[in-house]
Amino acid sequence: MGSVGGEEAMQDPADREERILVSVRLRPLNDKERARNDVPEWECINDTTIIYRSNLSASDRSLYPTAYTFDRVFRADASTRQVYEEAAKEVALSVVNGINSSIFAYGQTSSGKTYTMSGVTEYTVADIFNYIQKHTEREFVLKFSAIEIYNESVRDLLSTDSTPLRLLDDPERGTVIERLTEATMRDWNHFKELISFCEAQRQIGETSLNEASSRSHQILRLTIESSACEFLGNDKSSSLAASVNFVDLAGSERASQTNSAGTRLKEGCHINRSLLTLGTVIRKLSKGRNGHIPFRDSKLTRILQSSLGGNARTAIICTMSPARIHVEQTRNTLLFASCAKEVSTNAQVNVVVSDKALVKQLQKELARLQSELKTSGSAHSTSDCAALLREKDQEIEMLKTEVKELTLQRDVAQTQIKDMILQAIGDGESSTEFDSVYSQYPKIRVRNVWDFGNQTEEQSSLSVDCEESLRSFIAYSDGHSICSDDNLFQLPDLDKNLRMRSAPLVVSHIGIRDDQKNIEDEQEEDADDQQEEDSCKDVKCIVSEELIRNPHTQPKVVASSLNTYTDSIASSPFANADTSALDLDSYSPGLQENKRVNHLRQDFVIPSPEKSYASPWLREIGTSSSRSLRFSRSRSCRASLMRNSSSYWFDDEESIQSTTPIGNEKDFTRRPDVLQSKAYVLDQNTYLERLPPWNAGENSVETSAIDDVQNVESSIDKETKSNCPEASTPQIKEEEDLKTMNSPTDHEVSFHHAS
Ligand SMILES: Nc1ncnc2c1ncn2[C@@H]1O[C@H](COP(=O)(O)OP(=O)(O)OP(=O)(O)O)[C@@H](O)[C@H]1O
Repeated sequence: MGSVGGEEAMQDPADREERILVSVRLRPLNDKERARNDVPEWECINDTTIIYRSNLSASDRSLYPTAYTFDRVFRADASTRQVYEEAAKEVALSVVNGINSSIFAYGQTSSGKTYTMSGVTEYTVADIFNYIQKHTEREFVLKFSAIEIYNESVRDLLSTDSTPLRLLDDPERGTVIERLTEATMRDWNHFKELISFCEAQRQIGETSLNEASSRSHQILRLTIESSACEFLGNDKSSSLAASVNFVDLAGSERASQTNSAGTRLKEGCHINRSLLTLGTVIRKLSKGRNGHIPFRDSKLTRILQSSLGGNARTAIICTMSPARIHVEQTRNTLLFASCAKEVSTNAQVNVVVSDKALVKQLQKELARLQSELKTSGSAHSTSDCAALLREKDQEIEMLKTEVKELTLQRDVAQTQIKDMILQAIGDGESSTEFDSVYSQYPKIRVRNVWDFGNQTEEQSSLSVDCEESLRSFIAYSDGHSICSDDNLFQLPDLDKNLRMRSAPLVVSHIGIRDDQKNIEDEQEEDADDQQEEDSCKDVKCIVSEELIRNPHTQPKVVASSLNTYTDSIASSPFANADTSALDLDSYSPGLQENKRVNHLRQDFVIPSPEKSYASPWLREIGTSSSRSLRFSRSRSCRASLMRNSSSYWFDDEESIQSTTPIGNEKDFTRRPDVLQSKAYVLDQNTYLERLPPWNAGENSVETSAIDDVQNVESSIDKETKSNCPEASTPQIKEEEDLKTMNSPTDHEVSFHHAS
């Protein structure tokens, strides 16, 4: 949009807060003043500062400043055109851009307010017409109205009716004047006619200072509505509407100065009331919009409310006389101007929307809001999914943390178990403990027989590694049918060997137990002798069966049997007097594992309520028994065990009674009492009596076992002497034995021999 007569002045952005543009126009001395030889006391030293030239007395100097600065000051020789251009045009022509504006003329009587405002109004209107002529793309409507506030009454200057007009409060437009004439200005001549008509209607009286003093406040209002021609008549049409007010205030002089009396005095009182309120409003507005602003205290301030700190751009031109005689009034004017320049307004572009356009716009807004609602709804569901995902992720993280904690606990438990195993290995190498272990051997065997039904329950209390170890142990010693059967068919082998070599000692040891009879009874209930006999008879079948049933376990069993064979030899206190000297690391991995498992088994499998009875041999008995169990797979193994045990293991019966418990058993899951009772009530002798003879139908067990042992010993001795003649120490011999027994050929021979 262009501007009129300087279009750049109309490009000011709206919707911003700005100060009231305050200017001061100094008029020249008039004839009366010059006649009194009055001299100008005020001088504009530059475009913005005006000073009081006369020397002030000491008292006045403290009361009044000598210099005043404003947006613009005009010397007496400044033309009204210049004043308009520099002090009003920019603000006044904002109206063509839809921005309200107001131009005020404030000053004492005869200071040139009407003189200045008349010129500014004409220049403005002239520029507006010029602007309209340049902008044919828009259609403009100019409406003119004029009011007078005289003695606090509002009068329509375009009407001959002097009836005061009422002021109404409109929520959108603010204060409106009821039944105010609004003339549509056709052209410049029409404007001049209207202006002339208004001047004729205005209250003018003669005062001592002004022969044609304006005794009222005059407000000329020019409203401009503009619409783009291309949108006229269609739904998109909208218009800009704004008003520019040309306010010619009544004189702010004191009544005493005008020597008023009667009607003039009464006018002066009302004028001063309005100007006093205007001054108060300006002063309050200059300090901010906090608190109450008394706009409604006068008709003038009420009508000009939007122009005084509202939606309007405002310019105030303060007119002043340079005469010394008016110094006091001039100072009041400058004081008012100083306050006014601190007042800010916030002008906005006023867009008028047609009814059709308004409906269309409202429908569009409704559709937009509905779309936002839908988007918001979908976004909400998306956010719900995201929240659910976050919740699930948190649950996953918690589970991961829990798994880590459980894994850590498992590792700790495993470490503890390993430590116990290692401790047990280190502590369990004395001959006394071996004797103790041997004396408890039947318990392991018996437990392995009937405890399978409770195996799951027992395992469930163990950690994963414990379970794994236990499974290994079960596979070795009491792995369900195979290992239990091994026990069953192996025990006679061992027991017979014991009976042959040292049966009296063992029998004597077991036989002193008070609960022997109960053991026998429970054995009758729990063990199926016939089944055991069958198992003993079907050693080969069972082993073969297990190979099929448990292909994963069986190779382990076989290998472990071989390893354990050597281990048993090495663990023999007589094969190596100090078995503890055998470092676990010297064992093969299979041996280490086997040793751990054996110790683990003895801790887990043989908890006994009798400390002196169970504990001492807990650590070693597993090893012994497991060795025995595994050896039962081949005659050569069995023979080897028989050789060791028969020769040395049970010589020291006294140590069985004196060996102290190790106490590790308390750290493990306690077996059910019923199982414990079943465990230690079993009696070796009783059991032995029920077991079928080894290799029934062939040679006696003793003969067979002795033969086996002799064969194996002979084979081992030959191998050792031939391959390692320098191997003279027991430990070296044990290693050689291990090599020999791990040899596939030996194993094969042994197995065939057993079968
Ligand atoms: N700047 C000026 N240059 C020349 N003459 C001026 C100037 N200002 C005012 N006058 C003359 O001073 C006289 C008084 O001016 P004007 O009527 O405008 O005063 P006013 O402030 O409106 O007084 P009132 O308040 O009584 O109406 C007029 O005759 C006017 O021509």
